[in-house]
Amino acid sequence: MTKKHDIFITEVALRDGSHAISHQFTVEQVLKVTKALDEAKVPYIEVSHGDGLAGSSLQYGLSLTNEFDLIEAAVSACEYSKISALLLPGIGTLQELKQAARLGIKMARIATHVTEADVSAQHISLSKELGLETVGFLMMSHMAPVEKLVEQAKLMESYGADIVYVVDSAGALLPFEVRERISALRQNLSVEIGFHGHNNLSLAMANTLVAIEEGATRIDGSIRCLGAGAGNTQTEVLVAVLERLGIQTGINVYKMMDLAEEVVAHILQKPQEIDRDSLVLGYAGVYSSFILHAQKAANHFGIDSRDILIKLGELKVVGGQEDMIVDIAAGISEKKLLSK
Ligand SMILES: C[C@H](O)CC(=O)C(=O)O
Ligand SMILES: [Mn+2]
Repeated sequence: MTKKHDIFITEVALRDGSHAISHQFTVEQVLKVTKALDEAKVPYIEVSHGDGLAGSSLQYGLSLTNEFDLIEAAVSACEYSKISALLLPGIGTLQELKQAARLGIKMARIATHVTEADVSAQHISLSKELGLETVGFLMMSHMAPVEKLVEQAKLMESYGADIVYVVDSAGALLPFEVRERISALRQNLSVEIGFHGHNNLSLAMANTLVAIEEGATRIDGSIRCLGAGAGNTQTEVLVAVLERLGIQTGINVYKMMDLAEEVVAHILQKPQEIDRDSLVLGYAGVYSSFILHAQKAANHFGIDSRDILIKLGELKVVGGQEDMIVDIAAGISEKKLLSK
């Protein structure tokens, strides 16, 4: 690990963490957390529904609070930090992107499944026209071979993305797989590379450090692991580890520890740990945000949520196919009844 990297961290708890609390953030929570993150000098803070702008729906989960109110509150609380919003083309549209820009976001992250970068062209180019720093966010990166990932990342770069992220949505990548992916992107792209991990296999920190070693300069974390599944790379821990490594993030680690302990811990519905369901996400390569949907369906049909998650992994179900979760649960339940 060399000291030459200057890492820019994006705190994603107020977006990825939305999945973990069924999209129930309040304006008061967002104000309190963004103000403290701003004081800790976190460069970027992402705020939106867990599934990005316009995610609030029966398919993905209804938000308690309109995300534009949350974005507006976050922007008003920040003097230093820049607010980012996530958008998945097809869920969010150009209209929501314009609305978020009007409210003062400074970065837009356009997310697609790892093999579907071509659907991001319009959104990336509008984001650039709006003067936003623009990220291409390749989700479920474990599902594509390295060559495919490079091809898709190059598409995002060609549309104008300033940064392209390897997104380990399932927390399924092993450190050597992160190494080969980041290294291949570094060799083939001119733009900055980012990494977004999930901790389902307890590898988020290790994978993040490998990504940094290979040249990633944009890193996501969620404070107190407030993210989907077992959460993301834990931001306050990452800041401390990077400080020990002599890598500057500009973030005040004490302030992050206080925020994690005194505020974010109380937002969590239960402490973030790797339980059997989140472990299965990483083990079977399943989209982390499916976990609560699968648990709900398991309760409804009286079956084991792990069976649903394993099946989702076998069928290679991807983000956007949340309705499949109930179908799969109904199928498992029917089979169970017939076998009695
Ligand atoms: C919409 C997803 O939650 C985006 C993300 O954070 C991931 O794929 O991981
Ligand atoms: Mn995520």
